Formats: sequence, C-alpha cells, structure tokens
Amino acid sequence: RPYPPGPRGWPVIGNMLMMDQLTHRGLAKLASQYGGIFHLRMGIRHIVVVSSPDMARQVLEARDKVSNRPTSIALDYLSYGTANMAFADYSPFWRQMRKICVIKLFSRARAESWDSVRDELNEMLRVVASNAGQAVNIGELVFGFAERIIYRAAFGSRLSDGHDDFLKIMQEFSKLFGAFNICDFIPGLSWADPQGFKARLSKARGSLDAFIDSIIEQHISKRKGKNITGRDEGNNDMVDELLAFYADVGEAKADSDDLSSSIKLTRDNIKGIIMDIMFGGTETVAAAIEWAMSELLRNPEELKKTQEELANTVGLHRCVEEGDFEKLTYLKCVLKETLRLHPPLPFLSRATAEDLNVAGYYIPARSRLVINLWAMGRDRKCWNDPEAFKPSRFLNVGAPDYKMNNFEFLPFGTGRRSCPGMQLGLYTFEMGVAHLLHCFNWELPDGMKPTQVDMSDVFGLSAPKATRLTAVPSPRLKCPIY
Ligand code: HEM
Repeated sequence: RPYPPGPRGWPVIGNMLMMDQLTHRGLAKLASQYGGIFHLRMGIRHIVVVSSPDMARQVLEARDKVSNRPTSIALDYLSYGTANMAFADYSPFWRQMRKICVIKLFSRARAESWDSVRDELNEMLRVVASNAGQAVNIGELVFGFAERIIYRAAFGSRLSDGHDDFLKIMQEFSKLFGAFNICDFIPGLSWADPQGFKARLSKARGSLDAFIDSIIEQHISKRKGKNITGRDEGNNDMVDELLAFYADVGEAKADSDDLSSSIKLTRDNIKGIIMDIMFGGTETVAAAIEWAMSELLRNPEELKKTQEELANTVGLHRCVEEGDFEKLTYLKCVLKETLRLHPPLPFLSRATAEDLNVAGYYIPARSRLVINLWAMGRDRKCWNDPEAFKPSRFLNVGAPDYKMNNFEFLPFGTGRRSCPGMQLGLYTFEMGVAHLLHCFNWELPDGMKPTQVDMSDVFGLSAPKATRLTAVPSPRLKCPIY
C-alpha cells in the first residue's frame, strides 16, 4: 500500500527542509508537480495534502476517521489540554460543546439582536465620515470593527483603549499557534526545548488566565447579585450564556432548559471556548471584508455594479438594514467570489483517527490532513478563468453556495468540524461591506491605478493581505444617520 506520491525525504528529518513551503501557495505549487493528493514526512509526522475537490470529497467522506484536529505542543498547552471546541477530539462531549455554541452563541438571530453589531458599525461609519477626503487605512479599520464586535458579544463590555493588554495577549497566542516548533516533529528533543518554547507558552497562558479569570469572576458576582438564571435574558453576553453550564455555579439544575441540565462545562472549557470565539471570529471576518474591498477597488466595474444595486434596492436616503439583504443578490455574489479567491482560513486541518485508504493510497492513523481551500478555489478544472474576480459566476444556475457539499467552494469547511460561526461570520461580513459601500464612495489614494492594488497575502493562522488597503472615502448618502 503506497503512500500518496510526494518529494523524497531525508532519513529521520524527512521533508523538514521544505518547511518554508508549507503555505497555501507553496503547497499549491507542489500539487501542480505531485497531483491532487500528495504526501510529506516531517520527522515522525505524516502530512497528506489535498488540493483537488475530487480528492477532498473522497478524504472527507471517511467522516468518523477524519473528524479530529491535529494538535501541536503549543495548541495543546494554550487550549488548556484541548478543553476548547476547535482542537478537542470528536466525542460526545465535543458534540455538546458544539451544540451550546451553535444554539446559544452563534445564531444569526442572536447576532441580529446584539446592539454591539449596530453600535460598532455606526462607530466605524462615523470614523470614516470624519476622515472624508483623506486616505483611510481600511485594513486597520475593519480589524478593529471585527475585534470590538466579538469582544463585546463575548464579554458584554466595550473594547476600549484600556484593553491593549488583551490585544497583546491575543497577538502572542496567534504567533505561538503558527510558530514552527521542532519538538512537534522530533519529540525526542522535547526535554531540551531547543527553541525555548516552554517559557513563552507558560507566560502567554498565565496572562490570558489572569485576564479571563477576572472577567469570569465579575460575571459570576453579577449573576449572584441579579439572580440571573441561564435563560436568555435578551442582553446576556457569551460568558453569561456559558456560565449557565458551569458546574461550579450550581444553578444549572434550577434551569428547566434541557441543554443546561445535561451539560456541565469546567472553567477550562469556558476559557477555551472564549479563545475559540476570539480567534475564530476576528481575523476571519476582518480579512474577508478587507479582501472584498480590495477586489472591488481593483475592479471598478464590479464596484459600480454593487453600489448601483445598493442604490436601487435601498435608496440613497437611508442605511442598509437587515431586511434588505435578501434582495441584494449581486452583493451576495461579491462576498462569495471574495471567499473563493481569498478564503480567510486557507486550509482545513484534520487528523486521521485510523488508517485510511484513499484512491488506492495508504494514509496512516494520526496523519495530518491539509485540505488546501485556496488551491481548490483556483482549480482550472472547476472554475472558468479562476484568477479573475467575477462575482457574476455565482449568478449561474447550479453555482456553488454555502451548503458545504460543493467541494470546490468550502470557505466554512464541511462536515462535523465545519465552522459553527458561519451565520455570525456571514452576517458581520455582509453588514461591514454593505455599509462601507452604501454610505461612501471610495477612491484609491495618490492617483494609484486599480491594477496597482497589492493583492499579496501573508500566511499565518489566517491569510490576510500583506499590505493594508488604504482608500479615500466621500459621503454617498443624502442624509447620513450613523
Ligand atoms: C467569514 C468568517 C469566517 C470564516 C470564513 C470561517 C471559516 C472557518 C473554517 C474554514 C473552519 C474550519 C472548518 C472545517 O475544518 O471544516 C472554521 C472553524 C471554526 N470557526 Fe469559523 N469562520 C468564520 C467566522 C467565525 C466566527 C464569527 C466564529 C465565532 C465567533 C467562528 C468560530 C469557529 C470555530 C470555533 C471553529 C472550530 C470548529 C470545530 O473545530 O468544531 N468562525 N471556521
């Protein structure tokens, strides 16, 4: 039973010298040489890279065998021993955690009820309006927007300047998640910790503990003071919702809600889920909005068409409202085309629970599966003129949607580990882009030509733009209210 094809490796280290090619672009290049499924060995770890929709279907159809996530020393330590949802193995307990997130935390109806989204949106629009005629750094603007929405939805308070510490902790976590640690591939070196990871990991987790523990304590006292049960009180934040399932609060049984009487979360679970929300919901949404604005500024005809649809559907006398989205067909195509070309998470990562046989190849248990969404969104066999930004391709009958069975278009993943925050993510993405386009006209700064917009990306936890997009806004609405 052969492994899938792949480059020859060295004894012991395997293909570790190719470490710098493990980006979405590097792996897409290797796929053009070795095909839609290929194999690398990094020290003791097998990595199988899937880059064609057909191979992705075959691999992911082995549901039970590919429902775990690969972990690393950093992921394991920073997620409190995989007490969170994103890295925990598939299990009955994981299914319950996911149910809480989908039903209680991430539904679209829930997001629409949050004042935080509307308030933070208005705040962003006011900042843009006050900078009319000057170059605005759209990348920083939308990153702050996404961060403030998620922070407020999670903790109930506004992310103000005093919370710089929290942002620094998140940045350090992000670096540690993505850092190359040789001990992950050659575990025999762990005792020596040659890159000095242990101290960094312990410092980072200590800082997050101090921050989140104090927030949890404040919420527990607030609940005791107000006698809050786990029921939806309208303005409960995510920590309130999670505390209804916290074994130590001792009130879950009093709640007749089936879910809260059957699931008990530990403090580590709560901290882990909060971490999932902060990481899952910030960079992804911000990167998606910045890419959409970049593609539109690089393609003025598409910008014009999208803004015309907004003007014809909504009118220039008011802002976009939730009820308008259903009619904004072209805007929806713009969002899909953006996610096809620039999936914020360029890979789906899975680990095999058992040996697998795919297309006649052997994939051993505990292999790391990397499904390259970025490469699949540009596959010439599935997409006509794949490098071009053409939202209208999604108007065609039978064009892929978000149903997760179109393997050439999986921006939110598929199956059991698909994104539980999709509704919330799409809502924030739609709201951000629609308002920026409807409330303002945008021009590139300093006479820059559309073809000069830099479209390169960087590879990390997500794949954001390498250089921030800047553009000059001017008001578009007749009587702006924000
Ligand atoms: C445009 C926005 C977003 C995109 C493109 C996106 C994309 C993804 C993708 C591709 C995955 C992996 C799916 C798989 O392996 O099959 C994922 C997982 C996840 N996402 Fe999202 N996401 C977005 C927004 C959000 C938001 C807003 C949240 C929460 C606030 C969130 C929370 C999560 C979590 C917790 C997981 C891990 C789920 C698990 O392992 O069970 N995401 N997301």
